[in-house]
Amino acid sequence: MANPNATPASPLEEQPTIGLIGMGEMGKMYARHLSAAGWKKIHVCDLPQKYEALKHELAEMPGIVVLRDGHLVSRSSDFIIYSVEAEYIDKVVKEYGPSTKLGAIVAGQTSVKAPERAAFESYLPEDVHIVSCHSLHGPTVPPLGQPLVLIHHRGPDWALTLVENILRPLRSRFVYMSFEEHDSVTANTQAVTHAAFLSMGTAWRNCGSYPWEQPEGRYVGGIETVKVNIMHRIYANKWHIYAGLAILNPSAKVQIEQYAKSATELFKLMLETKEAELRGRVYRARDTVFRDAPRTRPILLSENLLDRFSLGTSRENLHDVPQEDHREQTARLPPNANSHLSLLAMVDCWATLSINPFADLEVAATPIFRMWIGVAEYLFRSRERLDAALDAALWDTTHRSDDLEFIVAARGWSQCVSFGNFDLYRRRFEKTASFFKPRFAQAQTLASKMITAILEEGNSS
Ligand SMILES: NC(=O)C1=CN([C@@H]2O[C@H](COP(=O)(O)OP(=O)(O)OC[C@H]3O[C@@H](n4cnc5c(N)ncnc54)[C@H](OP(=O)(O)O)[C@@H]3O)[C@@H](O)[C@H]2O)C=CC1
Ligand SMILES: O=C(O)C(=O)Cc1ccc(O)cc1
Repeated sequence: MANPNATPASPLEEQPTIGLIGMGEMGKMYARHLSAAGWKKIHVCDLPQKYEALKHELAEMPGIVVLRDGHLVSRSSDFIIYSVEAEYIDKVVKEYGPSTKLGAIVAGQTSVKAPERAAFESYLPEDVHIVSCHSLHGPTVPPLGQPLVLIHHRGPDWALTLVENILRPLRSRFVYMSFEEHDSVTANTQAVTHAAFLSMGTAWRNCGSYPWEQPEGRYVGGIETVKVNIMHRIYANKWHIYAGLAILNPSAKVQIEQYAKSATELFKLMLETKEAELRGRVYRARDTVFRDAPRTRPILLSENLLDRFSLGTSRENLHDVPQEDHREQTARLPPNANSHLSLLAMVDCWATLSINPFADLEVAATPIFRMWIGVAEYLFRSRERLDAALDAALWDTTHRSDDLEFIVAARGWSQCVSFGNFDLYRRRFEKTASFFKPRFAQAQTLASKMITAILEEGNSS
């Protein structure tokens, strides 16, 4: 464990007082880890109406002092982290920022930094330093080894050193970048990835059934397991996290729009059975994204590993009766064939926008993004698997209605983000989430185990 008193070069002679404004999932996660690390003065608050309940809830946590509001936390703390909804960061910093202690350091945990930066620059006094942060994982993932972005925006070097020392007990991997770099990377890694999973969920909901539970059975093992489990994990979370990082990040709209466009264009080629055009486009995208990618050990080692985490039972896929003129092509389809349109579109989108997902993976990947590249890699690095997906896309009508729903969903999410409408986003999100709610508990457990297994296998390489 790091020595919490090791704060060299900082002007503080005793332990710094750490302030946490916003005691939701992330605020509490930080409180738990910083308290366990031995920090003795942690001042926290949520909204004033939650004061009594929070005091009761955290009574046993060593070092924690619950205060009534952000003014009291700001006035008394040397390092303050705002962990509130991105949508409210302006309002909250406007209210409490002017109370910040002279010479203190301020950070935000928000997943999108453009509004956070604007709020800090507008409302924090000049004599306050800004060293922001962002843990690139959810509150249930252990922070050990996960990327933790640090943004040294304003203030002396000792301010960054102090923040590093305070946060070192999380044992995350510090990644240094500017506010702008942060938003560009997270648009690539998070926003468009979430758009893909949100679209899958909406599509399945609009099909009106859980695909892995239908009596006639679709295959839901292998990489389909990742899609289903991660989709559940996202919809079991709070909508505002995804809405904020998509709607408020200026780079995110472009990626999400291109994703929907890629999916639509590929789907049209499928419908028109324009085989040469579809194959050419997908192979070109594969070459652009994967040709120069590092040939390290693949993220997903085997589909068999994934089958252990499946919500459904693997079954032989039932193809539609082949259409007369496509009898020959459908005959060569393997069992469990799937067009994997969501993945074809992802790689097409990366290629079109010249995004190198492996560069982002190196710097600042979230567990979900790592998994998403893992499935894309699994499909695209095998000619056999990619051709099977393309054959299914062109000749197998079994999945076509699902693919149609997927297109409608992807365009809907893209439009919602481009309109910047939080309320519409919430309604879309909650409508889909309510459909999957009965399966959340089981799926969450499976998803956590799956993520742990995949990350551990990756680390053991
Ligand atoms: N959850 C995740 O996976 C991650 C989230 N983040 C980011 O961290 C931030 C917090 O997320 P998370 O903890 O999950 O969200 P939560 O909704 O769980 O927590 C936010 C908390 O801040 C409270 N709050 C709102 N306004 C104030 C205020 N004026 N004073 C004090 N507290 C206030 C909220 O109250 P109320 O609910 O009543 O509004 C809520 O309790 C977000 O910006 C998110 O994008 C970053 C990394 C991962
Ligand atoms: O891994 C993901 O993309 C998640 O969904 C969890 C998450 C959500 C918000 C963040 O700012 C960081 C991580």
